[in-house]
Amino acid sequence: MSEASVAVHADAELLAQAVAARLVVKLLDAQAARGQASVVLTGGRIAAAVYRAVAALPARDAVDWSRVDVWWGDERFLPGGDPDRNETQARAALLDAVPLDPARVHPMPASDGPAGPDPEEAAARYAAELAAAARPGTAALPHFDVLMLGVGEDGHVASVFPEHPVHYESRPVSAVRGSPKPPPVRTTLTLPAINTAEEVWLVASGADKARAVGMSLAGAGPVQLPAAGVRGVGRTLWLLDRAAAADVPARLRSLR
Ligand SMILES: O=C(O)[C@H](O)[C@@H](O)[C@H](O)[C@H](O)COP(=O)(O)O
Repeated sequence: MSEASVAVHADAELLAQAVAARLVVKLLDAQAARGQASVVLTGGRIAAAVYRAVAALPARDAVDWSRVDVWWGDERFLPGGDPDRNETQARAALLDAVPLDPARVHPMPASDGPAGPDPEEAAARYAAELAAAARPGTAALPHFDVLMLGVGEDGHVASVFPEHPVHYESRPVSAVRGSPKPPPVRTTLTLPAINTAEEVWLVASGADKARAVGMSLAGAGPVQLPAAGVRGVGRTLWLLDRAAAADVPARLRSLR
């Protein structure tokens, strides 16, 4: 597992632009190496700003979007097309603007979808979809080149919240009930599943994230602060604006 590294940008706008540029390069590099690329998306305001910035980058056309697999790290368990679904937000900000292969776009099930209104069934279906994309004879998950996460003020990532029973779920995808952030019912990759990604990028902006970011990087426990339990296989990268980086331990502030 990788040590965390930190990159700090002046403000939220520059952060979004820089993450967008990194993402385009990451997808290009993965396609050069493997012939395809896979990305795991997240929800939230800074993620939406990153997606809009990718859509606005001329270099996005260098990516062969028909060979990009798109997965989600978590989803709000709401009807298809609901504006609060992470899927709806990602489609509006980026996915509708690039020539993806619809068969390679893998949203988590909606509450009115074929999995029905049961989030446990939705989680099981998503786990099966992931397993179907895994390389034969390997783990239950496909290769993820890059997995992006927002970070909550309470240190949650995806829909893994502090002290929530989801921490004790051994399957890769879990239903979440009683989320402290609305809506209360969600589906999420668990931390062990998140940590199979080659690179994990934690993206956070704003002073209200400083405490959670600082404590995560200072070695807090993952049950209390889920972001502290995130480690990419090859790289764990915290991408922050200055306000979110205010409490980052000095020894980690090498990249700016
Ligand atoms: O489903 C969700 O609610 C999001 O996936 C959530 O985990 C988000 O990423 C963080 O709360 C950060 O969101 P902001 O960037 O809006 O602060």
